[in-house]
Amino acid sequence: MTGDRSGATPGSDAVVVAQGTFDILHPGHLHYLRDAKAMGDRLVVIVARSTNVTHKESPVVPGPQRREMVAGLDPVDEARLGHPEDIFAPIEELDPAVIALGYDQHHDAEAIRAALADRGIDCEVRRATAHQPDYEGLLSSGQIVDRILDERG
Ligand SMILES: Cc1cc2nc3c(=O)[nH]c(=O)nc-3n(C[C@H](O)[C@H](O)[C@H](O)COP(=O)(O)O)c2cc1C
Ligand SMILES: Nc1ncnc2c1ncn2[C@@H]1O[C@H](COP(=O)(O)OP(=O)(O)OP(=O)(O)O)[C@@H](O)[C@H]1O
Repeated sequence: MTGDRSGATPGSDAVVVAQGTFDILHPGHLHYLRDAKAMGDRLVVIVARSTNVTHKESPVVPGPQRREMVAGLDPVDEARLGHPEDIFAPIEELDPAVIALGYDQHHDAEAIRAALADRGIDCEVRRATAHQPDYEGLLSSGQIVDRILDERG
């Protein structure tokens, strides 16, 4: 991992947590998860419960299926469905060294740091980079759905 972590046990694997909806997978997701994995040793992905995706259209693909696909990606050591109510419950259990936010995730890093401090969780909050391929891609689940509706609807 790149940063120091005061609470980490010497020699222990530094856990990184990534999170998101991952409705229809695309290379942007892969880039994010590779970026997150490079921030530590072991990558655990929390896949959002459909009921908690309130800031945009609800996912098309059921949560257990989204989780299974994310679990199969090469940087991912473990993928689990998130907690239905308390997004910090899995964080308390996993005790990660780093939470990697996606480049465009609506969550405010400072607010997350404050919530972690309230709960006494010692964890760095970092932001991953955007994927910028050298081709014109469809790097958003929402854009893929829109394209399907436009061209096949
Ligand atoms: C640190 C952190 C932990 C989260 N844990 C959960 C969780 O346990 N359950 C859940 O349904 N969503 C959880 N989420 C929220 C979802 O991942 C959130 O809806 C996510 O940002 C999905 O939106 P996106 O795909 O647009 O990024 C968490 C988010 C963060 C930042
Ligand atoms: N093009 C991309 N480059 C880097 N990271 C990405 C890209 N697209 C999505 N991600 C990251 O993947 C995670 C999961 O994102 P999410 O499932 O919301 O993808 P999305 O395709 O952007 O969805 P939507 O189009 O519905 O908003 C988030 O942390 C997000 O920042």
